[in-house]
Amino acid sequence: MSAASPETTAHIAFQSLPVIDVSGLRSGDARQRQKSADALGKAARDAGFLYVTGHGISSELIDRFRKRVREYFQQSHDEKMRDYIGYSVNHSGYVPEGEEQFYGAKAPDRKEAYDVNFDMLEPEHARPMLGPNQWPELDGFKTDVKAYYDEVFQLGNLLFRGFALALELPEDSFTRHVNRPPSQLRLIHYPYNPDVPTDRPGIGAHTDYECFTILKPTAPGLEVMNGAGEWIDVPVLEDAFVINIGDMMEILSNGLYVATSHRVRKVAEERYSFPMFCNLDYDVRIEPLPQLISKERPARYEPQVCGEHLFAQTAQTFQYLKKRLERGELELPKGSKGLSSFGREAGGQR
Ligand SMILES: O=C(O)CCC(=O)C(=O)O
Ligand SMILES: [Fe+2]
Repeated sequence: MSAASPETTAHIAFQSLPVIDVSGLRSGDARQRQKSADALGKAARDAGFLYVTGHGISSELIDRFRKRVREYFQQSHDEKMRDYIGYSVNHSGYVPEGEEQFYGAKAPDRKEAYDVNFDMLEPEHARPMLGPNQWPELDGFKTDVKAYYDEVFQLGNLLFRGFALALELPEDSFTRHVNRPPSQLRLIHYPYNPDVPTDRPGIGAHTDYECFTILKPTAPGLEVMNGAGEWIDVPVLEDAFVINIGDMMEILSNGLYVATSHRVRKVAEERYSFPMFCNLDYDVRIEPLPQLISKERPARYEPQVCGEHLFAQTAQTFQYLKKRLERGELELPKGSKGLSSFGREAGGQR
């Protein structure tokens, strides 16, 4: 994640997020798909943050998934640490409070997480953050969490096609690069303890690194910065997902879509939130798409290798990866950026 400065945003001074029904993106009629895509594209340009309805994911599947996640976090610290993220080969597993060190933050955020990555079982395609997932031995967890991952992954592909149409590109411009992407689902638990006097936020202000995020929160707390630099509440809409543009889509779109800064304020009740960070394949060069470069609008961003950038940023924020770097067991990709240097000021959560 990186922290966007308000002056970089081209967003309007929205007071609530647009709600977009994306069911038209599934239509067999190309005009219907284009109409839905145009609405999606307008919301992405105006706000960079929106709700989507008509997504086609059943509430039963979401409820089963939420129940498993709750069961998981109700375990003791020692039980959860059996699947510590530091034991995994693909950056999956339990992330205890304090594991992530955020760039410029005074104190760690109040949260614990379980990270689930793309479950990549073919050794010949292994990369630093791509490999088989670590799963806890908790009845039904793998089945129900994987089912949710797979459904949201497909929704991601639908939205990738929508964004392509909205940008007047061939419909598969993004999805042809979505084969084994380092797309991560985070199960985040923000505990609530009224007896702990703390002003620590849930998550400090940042933008997400990836192309876009599909988020399902269970309670209020999320705030988004509008084009006037004001923090706007994102209430929970039961049958919707929250979508936000990330850094890589900003680069690919040559700044037509801008990553929106957001944060989670100190929670007033126990809260869970499930961001799925949708990405392109590890080796893809992320740079402004040639169709979106012109004399009037020259390329505004330097190329990045998708997975390498993600890995380099993650390796500089997680304790266990920092130790592997120190011990020489891992190396940052050549030319990696520091946490503070990606386009905007400051960064680094997750
Ligand atoms: O908890 C939330 O609602 C947002 C989480 C988030 O912004 C993130 O993990 O990047
Ligand atoms: Fe985020």
